Amino acid sequence: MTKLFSDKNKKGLTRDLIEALFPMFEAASAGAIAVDRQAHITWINVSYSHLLGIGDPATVIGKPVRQVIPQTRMPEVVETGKPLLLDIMEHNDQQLVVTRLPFYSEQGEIEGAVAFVLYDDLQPLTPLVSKYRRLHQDLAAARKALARKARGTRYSLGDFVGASPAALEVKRRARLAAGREMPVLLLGETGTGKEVLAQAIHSASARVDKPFVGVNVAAVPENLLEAEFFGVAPGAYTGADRRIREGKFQLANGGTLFLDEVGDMPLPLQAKLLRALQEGEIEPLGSNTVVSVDVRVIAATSRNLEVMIAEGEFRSDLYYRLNVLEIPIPPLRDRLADLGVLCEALLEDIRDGLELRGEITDAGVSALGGYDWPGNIRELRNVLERALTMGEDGSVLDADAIFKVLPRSSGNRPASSLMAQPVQLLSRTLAEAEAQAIEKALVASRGNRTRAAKLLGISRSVLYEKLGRLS
Ligand SMILES: Nc1ncnc2c1ncn2[C@@H]1O[C@H](COP(=O)(O)OP(=O)(O)OP(=O)(O)O)[C@@H](O)[C@H]1O
Repeated sequence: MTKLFSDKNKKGLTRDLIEALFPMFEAASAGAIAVDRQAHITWINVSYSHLLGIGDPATVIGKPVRQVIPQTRMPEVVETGKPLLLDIMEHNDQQLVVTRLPFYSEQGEIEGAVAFVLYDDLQPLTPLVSKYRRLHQDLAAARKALARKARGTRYSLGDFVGASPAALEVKRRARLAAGREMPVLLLGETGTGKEVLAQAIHSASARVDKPFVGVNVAAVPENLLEAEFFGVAPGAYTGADRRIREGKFQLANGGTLFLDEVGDMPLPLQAKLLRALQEGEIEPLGSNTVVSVDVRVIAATSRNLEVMIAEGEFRSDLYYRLNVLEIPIPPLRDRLADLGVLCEALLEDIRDGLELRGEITDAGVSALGGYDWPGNIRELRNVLERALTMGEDGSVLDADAIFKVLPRSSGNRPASSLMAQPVQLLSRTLAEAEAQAIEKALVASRGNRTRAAKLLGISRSVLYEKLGRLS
């Protein structure tokens, strides 16, 4: 075959040859069509016309083939001169297996192409077709994931799950924010989806092809924050480091900078951030020159900035600069109506990594509604994950399975005694104990992570590292 279609043998596929083979192909196929060099239809048989839902074949003669069969690749065949021997083409919800061949003049010039529908009933090919569909879906998903990874985001607005009026209002504001360039301030307790939303706004904005750079202010040691934000000029410290180290502002240039836990920013840095936002210029550490940056800022905090302003811990001018569009994200306890859809979405995600059915009964969802969720959706995910891995058959979560893993602080039925729980790896038990201790500290501090870290006797950055592993 390859030789027949090689450049040297172009003449082998002349109009004469095609014409000689044509009656046989036409009789064996479910439809046939021919186009000229410009991919305009020159001939179509009655069976193909029927298949396409065309009453009179004469009405399509002379029309560009794409106008009649939008998914066809015949223009590509006349353009490249290469046959497409086997292809599955979608047309009006039908899948047709087609073959397309170019044909040449005696002088070796492309004259046009013919196509035959080999099968219009894919029943006998079901295994092949479902494999093709799966591969097609996998490819589309992989492409989407790659595109998101390239721009630094994983989430779009569809990933912010919720249909309650409160969740819909959040999405409405997020869409508004995506359409404008203004700074946005996301307010919400830990685990309510501030990062999900920040990424979603970026993904839906005009900056989508530019970087999304996130920095968690609370997780960076105070003495490194300035360098982290504004970068370091060559040799700024000891002279040993001769390279420029770019800060988050430079990395986010043209795109979006997400300032998570902006309420944890020390006052001197607040002044520098304000200047950067006002002037659109930054000064890398140890440099005397300013660099222009074009960055859209989305800030987030779980703290009450107005109280912080009153106590002199946050600059009011920076607050007004950041808070042009405010999006309060309600805690999960205030939108329990979303528990069902959230469980479905989270279980689907968890299931991906495990060989489990991973479903929850209505009674299971009701059991979740009795808890006050200080760790919000992050905690909900952890509870579902724990319930699934601890469940007897590991697949369907009913009320009992939920009660077994809900933390005691909620005033629910107490979790079953340790003795009733199966023996598991020590590392897993320790990790669960750690997760519970963190949750408890977050409950006690009502989500204030600086206080939670103090209660746990660890630094804020260590707490963030652990929370990152939990999410
Ligand atoms: N509305 C939502 N729909 C689906 N998943 C969500 C939603 N909100 C949060 N999540 C999930 O919960 C986890 C925590 O979300 P995220 O990190 O965005 O919260 P956060 O408010 O930024 O938390 P923190 O303040 O602790 O950084 C993630 O796994 C995220 O996928």
